[in-house]
Amino acid sequence: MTDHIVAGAQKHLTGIPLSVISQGAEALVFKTNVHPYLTSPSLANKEAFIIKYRPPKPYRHPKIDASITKNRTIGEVRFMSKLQKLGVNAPAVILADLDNGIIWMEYLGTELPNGDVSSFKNHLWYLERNKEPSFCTDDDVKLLCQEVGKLIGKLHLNDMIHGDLTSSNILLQDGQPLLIDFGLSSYSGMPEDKAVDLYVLERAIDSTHSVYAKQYNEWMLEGYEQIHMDKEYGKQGTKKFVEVSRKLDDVRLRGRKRSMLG
Ligand SMILES: Nc1ncnc2c1ncn2[C@@H]1O[C@H](COP(=O)(O)OP(=O)(O)OP(=O)(O)O)[C@@H](O)[C@H]1O
Repeated sequence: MTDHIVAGAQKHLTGIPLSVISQGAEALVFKTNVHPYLTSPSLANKEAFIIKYRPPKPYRHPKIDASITKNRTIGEVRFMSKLQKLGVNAPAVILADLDNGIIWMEYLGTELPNGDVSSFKNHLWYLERNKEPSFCTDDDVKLLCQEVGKLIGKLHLNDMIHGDLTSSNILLQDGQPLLIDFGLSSYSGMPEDKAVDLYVLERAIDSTHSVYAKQYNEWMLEGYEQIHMDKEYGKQGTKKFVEVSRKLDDVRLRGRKRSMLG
């Protein structure tokens, strides 16, 4: 199945070496060492690049499928370009082939000492499994969680919703968090949508880092609050934070009721 999809991608990317790094429901993600038009790009990583490819879905009508693929690719590229403009940490888009569902982007993140990708999840797992418990709750982790909260806060202060916030969709580069995977992103000023975004991450942290989840989540919310209180955002920032945190309480309550009902 994957071979057939890789061949489909390779048809549009003749001569470009592709190695699959992930296959999701929506897209295949490749790593390549080729930039589409520059020999020495001014990017943090000049040797590796990501190509995200949305293959045709054989179960959809071809015309509808082509239109969905194009619209989703445009949506993701626009979202990423806006983040770039706003200075919210995320990979830069290098090139997009909208009709063929291809986004060529900057490769970010590094390798952890155990060889895993430096996602927020892997980083915390690495500490949890290889270090003394005190490492997992020290000031470095606190600051990192707060930075993650600030990053999400910056996104929300610009009325941008990630839509799939997990600790795997946050990568670490030079100690700083950055966001990836904008396939489900949207724009909304509604506190409810922002609260749901936060709740999804909170639940992801609960399920992947159960021992320290409460602490990580508290620190992330602290960072989220701190950025809203920044004088750059004035009274609006404070107001927005209060609205989102009220909604987050409602969303948590709904979530608890739902899980009690099964
Ligand atoms: N710009 C990037 N730099 C480095 N690694 C990346 C980048 N983009 C994606 N990846 C890697 O590829 C994986 C999948 O990427 P992404 O989440 O965007 O694809 P997806 O198909 O939407 O995945 P899923 O369906 O699992 O959510 C990421 O978890 C990450 O490891």
